[in-house]
Amino acid sequence: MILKTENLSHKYSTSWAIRDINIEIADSGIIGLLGSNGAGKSTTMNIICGSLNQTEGSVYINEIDVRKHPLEAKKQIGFLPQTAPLYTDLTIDEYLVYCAALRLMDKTKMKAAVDEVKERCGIAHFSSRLIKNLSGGYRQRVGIAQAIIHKPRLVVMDEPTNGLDPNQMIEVRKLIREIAEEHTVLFSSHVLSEVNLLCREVIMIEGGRIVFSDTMDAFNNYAQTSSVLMKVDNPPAASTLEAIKGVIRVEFVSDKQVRIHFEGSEEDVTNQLITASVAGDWRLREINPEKGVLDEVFKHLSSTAGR
Ligand SMILES: Nc1ncnc2c1ncn2[C@@H]1O[C@H](COP(=O)(O)OP(=O)(O)OP(=O)(O)O)[C@@H](O)[C@H]1O
Repeated sequence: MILKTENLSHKYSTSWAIRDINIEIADSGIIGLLGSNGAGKSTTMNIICGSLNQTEGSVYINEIDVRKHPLEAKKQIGFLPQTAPLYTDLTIDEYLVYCAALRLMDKTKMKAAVDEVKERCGIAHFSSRLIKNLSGGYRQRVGIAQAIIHKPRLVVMDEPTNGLDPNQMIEVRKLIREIAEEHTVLFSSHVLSEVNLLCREVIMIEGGRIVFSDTMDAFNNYAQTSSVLMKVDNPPAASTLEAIKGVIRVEFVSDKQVRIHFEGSEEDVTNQLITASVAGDWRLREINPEKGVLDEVFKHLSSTAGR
């Protein structure tokens, strides 16, 4: 397990920014942390990377507790925070040597590590340029370079494409894909289409809580359909429910609770379910449309997609 968080919660002064965040990342690839502004992405990432001490819960990087053994854990983490920690009066070379030293890298290995990372991030031709004279896209590349200089297993990037122009975004996304060939990447975004483009798995956070965590395919399926949650004392077979017009998928939440995903009008489906319940003696207790937080968030994210 590369990353595991257990009931991670954080309170700034009096209010909780995140509650009970449980994340497990077992293997490589790009995992997206998706959520609107203020959802709790930065707080979660800062805690995972040991930049912020959580109020409650634990973070393990490769089984190492970040709070208890920060030095050991941080060797396996590279972090690009929302604002890249750049020293703009240094040249790229000076800055990366400084970062390598911060990472307690062996002096004899520093030059090779700096050269390698410059090559990977496409910044070698600007080695002696001052960081303040670089464009936003190139600054972000330098930020990514410092995050991978010590070859961590997990690279965490907080909104890495935010504020870049469309061409720079494309370039930085390409770089993230390349980096994911060798490192596991956890990156955050408030743009659904970007997560869709880059990630195999998505963790969606809203109001400080995880509201969805699965593959991107599952997310797309879920987001496209509506659902009702039905409580019945004498549930019918799934096939009976699937035969109802508009019903796409049936999910037994417990032996007496069933979630029904449908297309089309909610009223039509609900009416058909009520009629069928009476005819089939399902003993219907409740039927509730699930205009849940996910639907709302999805609408919000869809409307900001591509921004
Ligand atoms: N230093 C702080 N002091 C008090 N409240 C904070 C602080 N940092 C964040 N918050 C609050 O915690 C909540 C989560 O913020 P966080 O920055 O983690 O969200 P985010 O998803 O990264 O959003 P954004 O994309 O806007 O940065 C928000 O309500 C925010 O206002």
